[in-house]
Amino acid sequence: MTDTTEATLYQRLGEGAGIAAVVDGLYTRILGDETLAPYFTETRMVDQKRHMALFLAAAAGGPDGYKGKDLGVAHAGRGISGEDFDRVIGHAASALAEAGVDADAINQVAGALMPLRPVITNEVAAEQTA
Ligand code: HEM
Repeated sequence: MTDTTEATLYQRLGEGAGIAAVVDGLYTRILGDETLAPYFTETRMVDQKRHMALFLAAAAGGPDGYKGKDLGVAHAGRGISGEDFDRVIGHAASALAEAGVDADAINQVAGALMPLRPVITNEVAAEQTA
C-alpha cells in the first residue's frame, strides 16, 4: 500500500471520497454551531459541499477541479470575523480526525488554510487595498 512518507496530502486525505466525507462532517459541525450557522441560511448546501470538496482537493495537491469564485470575492461583505474563521478551522480539524486522518496531515491542512484568514475575514480585508 501507499507509504505515508511519500503519499501526497491529497492521498492521505483519502482522495475524492475521503474529502467528500470530511466535507460532510465539516458542514454538519458548522450548521450545528450557532455562531456559524446563520451565515449559511440562504446557501444551497449540496453545491456548497461540492465547491468546498473541489477546493480542498486542489489545495491538497489533487486534481484542480475548482471552478467556483475566488475566495476573496466569495466571502466579501459577509462580515466574517477572525474568530469565525478559527471556529471553521477547528471544525475542519475535528472532521478530519473523525474521518481517521492522522495528526500530521491535519496540521498540514490547517497550515495550508491559514493564509486564507485575511482573505476570508472582514477584519484584515478592510486594511487591504484589494
Ligand atoms: C479555510 C476556510 C474557508 C474555505 C476554504 C472556504 C471555502 C469556500 C468555498 C470554496 C466557497 C464557494 C464559493 C463559490 O460558490 O464560488 C465558499 C463560500 C462561502 N463561505 Fe467559505 N470558506 C472558508 C471559510 C468560511 C467562513 C469562516 C465562513 C463563515 C463563517 C464562510 C462562509 C461562506 C459562505 C456564507 C459562502 C457562500 C455560500 C453561498 O453561496 O450561499 N466560509 N467558501
